[in-house]
Amino acid sequence: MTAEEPADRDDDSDSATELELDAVYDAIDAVGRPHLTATEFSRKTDLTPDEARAELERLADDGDIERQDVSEVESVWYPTDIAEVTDRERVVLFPDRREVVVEHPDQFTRAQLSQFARLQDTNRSGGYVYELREEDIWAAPHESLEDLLATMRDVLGERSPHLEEWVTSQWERARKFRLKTHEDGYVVLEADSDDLMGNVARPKLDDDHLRAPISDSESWVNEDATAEIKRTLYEAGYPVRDDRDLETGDAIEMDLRLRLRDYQQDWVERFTEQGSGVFVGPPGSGKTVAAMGAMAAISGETLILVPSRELATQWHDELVRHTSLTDDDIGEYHGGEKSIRPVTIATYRTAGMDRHRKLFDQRKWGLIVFDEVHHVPSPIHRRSADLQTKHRLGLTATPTRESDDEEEIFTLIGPPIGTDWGKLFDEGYVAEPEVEIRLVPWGNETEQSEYSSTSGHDRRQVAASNTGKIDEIRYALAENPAAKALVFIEYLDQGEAISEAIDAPFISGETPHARREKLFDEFRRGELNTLVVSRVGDEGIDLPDAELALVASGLGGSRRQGAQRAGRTMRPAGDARMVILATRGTTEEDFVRRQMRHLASKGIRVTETEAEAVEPPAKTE
Ligand SMILES: Nc1ncnc2c1ncn2[C@@H]1O[C@H](COP(=O)(O)OP(=O)(O)OP(=O)(O)O)[C@@H](O)[C@H]1O
Repeated sequence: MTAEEPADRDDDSDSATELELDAVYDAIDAVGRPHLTATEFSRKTDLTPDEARAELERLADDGDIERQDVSEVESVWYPTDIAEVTDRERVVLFPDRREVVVEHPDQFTRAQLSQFARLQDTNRSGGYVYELREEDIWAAPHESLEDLLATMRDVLGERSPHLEEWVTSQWERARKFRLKTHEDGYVVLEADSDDLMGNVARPKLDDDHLRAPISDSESWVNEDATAEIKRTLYEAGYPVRDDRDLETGDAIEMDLRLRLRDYQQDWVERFTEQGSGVFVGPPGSGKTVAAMGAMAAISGETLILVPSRELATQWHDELVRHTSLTDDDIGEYHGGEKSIRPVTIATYRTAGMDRHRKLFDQRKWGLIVFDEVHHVPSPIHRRSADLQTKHRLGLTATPTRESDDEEEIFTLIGPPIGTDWGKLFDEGYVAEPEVEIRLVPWGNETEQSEYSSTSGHDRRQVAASNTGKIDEIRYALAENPAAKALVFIEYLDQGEAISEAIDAPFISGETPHARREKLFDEFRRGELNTLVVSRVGDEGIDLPDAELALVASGLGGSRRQGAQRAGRTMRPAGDARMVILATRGTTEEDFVRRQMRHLASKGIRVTETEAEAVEPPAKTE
C-alpha cells in the first residue's frame, strides 16, 4: 500500500505535464502562430500571468517546449516538435537601400526587427518592408553595439559588412553628447571630445542654453533649455542622451482593473525598459489604457497633458473607471478648474503659460503623459516639453512619417513604440473601417465655371464646397438611416448649408463650449443621430459610436488629418465606414486619392465609386 503512493504521484505528475503540454498546443492553435508568450498562454488558460510563466518554464526545463528570448523582458515559447516544421518566413536584406523585406514574418521576427528598423509599408505580395533609418539605430534599446549587431545578424540571417559599418557609425553618433546631473545638482552637457563641444555644440547654442564652460568638453546648462538643446543637437545629427538624475517624486498607489492585452503589455514593458517613448497605434487601439498600465508600472506622481478640456474630463472618468484611483487622487488643471493632485490632467495650453508652469515645475513628476502628442511641437505646446520628469510617454494615432514634427516628437519625448496596424485589425482589436472615395459631379454649372476661372486656394475651396455634395450626403444618410453619422467639413459656409439641408446641428470652433459638450453628449447617448462637425471635431473628442463618417471637405492639409478622420470610424464598436466626397474631375479627386493611398498601405480597404445620387451629366460633344 505504502509503496504505491509515490508511484501514483509520479503518474499524476506525468499526466499533469501532458495536460499542460496539451494546453500549450491548444493555446498555440488559438493564437494562430507557432509560438506564444506567457501572457498569451495565461489569457487562453485560467492561469495568472505569473503562473503561466512558471508553467512554461517548468515545461521548458523538462525539454517539452523551447524558449527564445525576444528581448530582456520578453520571451516566446514553442513546443519542441513544432520547431522544425514551421518556417515559411523569408527575410531578404537590401543593404544599399538599408531595407529588409520579410515574407510572412512571425511575431518574433517582427519584435526583433522593430528594435532597429521601422515598418515602412507592405508590398504587393503581402511582404513587410522595413527600413533602417538613422534614428532607428539611435533609439535601439540595446545595451551595447555588440548586442545590437547580434540581434541584427540573428534576424537577418546574413551579415552585411557595409550595413554593419553604417550601423556602427550611427550607434557611435548617438553617444557623442549627454546631459547629466553634476554632484552639486546642476545640469551639464558633456561632449565626447573637446572638438565636438568647441565646434558643434558651442557655436550652435547660445548663452540662453549654455550658461558657462566647465571644461573644454563640458558646459553648464540652463535647465529650462534642455529640450531646446536636445532639439538643436538632434537637428545637427547628434541625438543627446539624457542621463540626468530626475527625481521620481512621491509614489502613488495605483492598480489597473483591466487586464492589458498582449500588445499593450509589450508596449508597457518596452516603455519601462527605455524610460521614455511614444505609443503609436490607431484610434481605439487602447493607447489610453496602455498609458494607465504604464502609470501603474511607474507608480509615481503623474502629469497628463491633453489638448482640450473635454479630453481632460474623459481621462479623469477613464482613470476612475479602470484604475484604483479615486476622484480625490485626481486633479484637473485648465480653463475650467485648477487643482493639482498626485495625478493631474492639464491642457497643454494652460500648463505652458508662464504664470501656471511654475506650479508644475515645483512638483516632482515621476511621469508625464503627452496625449495626442503631435500637438507638442506647435510653439505653445512645445514649452511643456521642458517640464522636468523622470519618464515621458507620448500617445499618438498619427503614423505618418514625413511630417516635419515627427522627428521632433521622438526627440523631445522618446522613440516610437507600436504594433503594426494590420496586425491589430487582423486580431480584431480594432475594427477595420471601409473607406470609400465617392466622386461627385458639380451641383451647378456656375460653380463649375467658377472653378475653371480661379486658381490656388480659391480653386480648392470651390471644389471642396461643391453643392452637389449636399445631395450626396442626403443620399448617403438615407442609405444608412440607423447609423450614427458625422459629417466633416472644412468651410463654415458649407457647414451651415449642409446643417440646414439635413437638419442636423453644426459644431464649429465658434460653438460655445457648453453647447458643444451638450451636443456631443446627446450624440453619445444616441439622442442625436447626425452631427456636422468642423475641424474642431477632429481631435481630442471621443465619439465612440460613429458608424458613418462623411467627409464633405477638409481632408486637406496633412495625411495626419486623413488618418485621424479615418480613425474616428475605427472604433472597436463594429461596422464602420468612411465616405469621402470629392468633386469629380478636379484636383480634389487626385488629392483624396493620394491621401488614401497611405491608409491603404496600412491595410485599410479603400474603394472608389461614382456618386449615386445624381446621374453624371451627359457629355456634350
Ligand atoms: N486591455 C483592455 N481590456 C479591455 N478593454 C480595453 C483594453 N484596452 C482598451 N480597451 C477599451 O478599448 C477602447 C479604446 O481604448 P483607448 O481609449 O485606450 O484607445 P486609444 O487608442 O487611446 O483611443 P484614442 O486614440 O481615440 O484616444 C476603450 O473602450 C477601452 O476601454
